Amino acid sequence: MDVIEVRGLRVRFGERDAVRDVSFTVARGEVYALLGRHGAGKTTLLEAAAGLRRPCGGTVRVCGIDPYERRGALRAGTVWRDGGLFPGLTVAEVVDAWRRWTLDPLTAAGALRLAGLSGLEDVPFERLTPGERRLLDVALVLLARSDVLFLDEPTADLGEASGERVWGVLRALSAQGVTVLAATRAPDEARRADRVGILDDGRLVTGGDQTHPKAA
Ligand SMILES: Nc1ncnc2c1ncn2[C@@H]1O[C@H](COP(=O)(O)OP(=O)(O)OP(=O)(O)O)[C@@H](O)[C@H]1O
Repeated sequence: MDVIEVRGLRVRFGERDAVRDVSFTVARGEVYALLGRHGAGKTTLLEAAAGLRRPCGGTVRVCGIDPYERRGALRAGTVWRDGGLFPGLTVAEVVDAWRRWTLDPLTAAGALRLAGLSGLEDVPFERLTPGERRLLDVALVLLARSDVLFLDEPTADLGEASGERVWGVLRALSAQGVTVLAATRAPDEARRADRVGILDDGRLVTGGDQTHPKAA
């Protein structure tokens, strides 16, 4: 089953189309990477797919729902390159605070386990590595039982070991049925995905509508 369906998507800023006639689908549990250079339109496309930006043409469906019109009906979460900053709080305090305003949250231990952060509950946010901070953002998204993740450059600014760790978590989540759409500028990072769509000047030049392995 396709969880993310993007058809003929266009997003415009003023006179300029940042995303032009983009179509692709992502199956349940699949990891799809949007690869493109600076300014290719990756973030804009992610924002539209996550329902944070209204398209000027085409359609987006996530689990059959228009994410812009009915964002609250979806269990989908976004992780941005500039993630949360939680100075003065431990990992457990950040997660507990987040749980308080999340409807029907996972347990703190469950979200931390899924994000690969078990055992770090008492560590102050300032002492986390950059990779652990990224994973804490993932844990906060997972608290809401999200099974669709949108990530913008998940390993940007991370060292190789931290990048490995983040992708280990993403692959483990995918194996449990979580669908992942990740934007990246790095071909090496894109290769970790099940499928890659190459975005150039707003157009998907490869990786658009086609049969994908998990749907076959
Ligand atoms: N809010 C905005 N207003 C006007 N133009 C914008 C806005 N956001 C993005 N753009 C333009 O849209 C195009 C695509 O930008 P976008 O940020 O989506 O690219 P990107 O592939 O994510 O780039 P990067 O790798 O640098 O993050 C660029 O030309 C950018 O300047």
